[in-house]
Amino acid sequence: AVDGADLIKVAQLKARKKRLRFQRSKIHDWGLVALEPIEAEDFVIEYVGELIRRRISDIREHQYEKMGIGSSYLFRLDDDYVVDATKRGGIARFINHSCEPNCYTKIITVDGQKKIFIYSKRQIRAGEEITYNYKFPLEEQKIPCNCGSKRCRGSMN
Ligand SMILES: Nc1ncnc2c1ncn2[C@@H]1O[C@H](CN(CC[C@H](N)C(=O)O)CC2CN(Cc3cccs3)C2)[C@@H](O)[C@H]1O
Repeated sequence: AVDGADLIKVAQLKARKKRLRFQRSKIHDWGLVALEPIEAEDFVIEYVGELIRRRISDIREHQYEKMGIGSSYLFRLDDDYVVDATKRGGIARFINHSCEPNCYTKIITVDGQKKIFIYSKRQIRAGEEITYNYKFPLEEQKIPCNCGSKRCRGSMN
């Protein structure tokens, strides 16, 4: 359970919002870039969107594909829930995948509500693109990865 102290901590985390901007990315279309240096293990941003059940998200994923939105802004929380940032979401939805990311995601339950927080793994320089590992499940149909890192796996799934 989360007590008052944790809530204050979350509030403090939020208060220290990082200056970030979405702009054209070398990895894919739009990405999220740090406008200021970020220390290691620092809170960067929350992946905000609509909390929906897995079944609804599967239906929406097909709809988005049909509408040509391409891959969707769906972030899988666990087996039952997904956060959909397509219609109502924060700029974290622009974060691209990297095989050697500078951030990682943590799922934290606050007030019984699961939230997706993104933390830095290492010091991030101003101007660097924010990335995390999408941890897509392995699939037959490969999506080529364009992260450009030395140990890139070549595909995202
Ligand atoms: N390392 C990588 N290598 C290659 N492709 C990547 C990488 N990392 C993210 N990707 C693409 O990005 C999507 C994840 N996207 C992150 C932001 C994206 N860059 C954007 O501009 O919206 C969100 C989805 C929602 N879709 C809307 C679209 C916009 C333009 C074409 S489809 C993109 C993924 O599903 C991929 O297709």
